Amino acid sequence: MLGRINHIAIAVPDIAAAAAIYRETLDAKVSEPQSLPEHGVTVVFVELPNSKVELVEPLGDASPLLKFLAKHPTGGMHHICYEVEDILAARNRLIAGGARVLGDGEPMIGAHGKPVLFLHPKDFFGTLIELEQV
Ligand SMILES: CC[C@@H](C(=O)O)C(=O)SCCNC(=O)CCNC(=O)[C@H](O)C(C)(C)COP(=O)(O)OP(=O)(O)OC[C@H]1O[C@@H](n2cnc3c(N)ncnc32)[C@H](O)[C@@H]1OP(=O)(O)O
Ligand SMILES: [Co+2]
Repeated sequence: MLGRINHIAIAVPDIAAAAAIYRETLDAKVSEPQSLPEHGVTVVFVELPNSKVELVEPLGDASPLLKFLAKHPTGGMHHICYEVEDILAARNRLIAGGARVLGDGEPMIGAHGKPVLFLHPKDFFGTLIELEQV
């Protein structure tokens, strides 16, 4: 089922400050901010030779990141995104296996314009998993 790691996401309270640290202190190539109101976040991507880091900041007062940042005010590892070839087949197999698919179970379009789904952290050792169809 699982392909490459598409990205590792870090929730941050201030995406401009986080992007500046990655650019200046880590000499990294960082994309421009992308606001995704339907996800309640603003993101930038740190380009790496073998994957990406997604720096993600809350957008709006219903953002799913607000409670996370209330618990981790300076930020923290938020989710890991695995690539899958067929997100609906993956979803159906996961549900059949008893895993909780978050939201209404239908894929949303993510930051890369591809369908994404999220799996409950409690079913995967305290790790929020995102699946992205590539
Ligand atoms: C840019 C678009 C897209 C992309 O293309 O890359 C994105 O990445 S969007 C990223 C933001 N979107 C999401 O995170 C959507 C999925 N998340 C959710 O549905 C919720 O955040 C959640 C995971 C269901 C948590 O909901 P919440 O309301 O925060 O409930 P709790 O605070 O009660 O959490 C329940 C339980 O889970 C623990 N938790 C919460 N978030 C995480 C996390 N990121 N990693 C690990 N564990 C997490 C939380 O601590 C609670 O545990 P207990 O306290 O032990 O009960
Ligand atoms: Co993500």
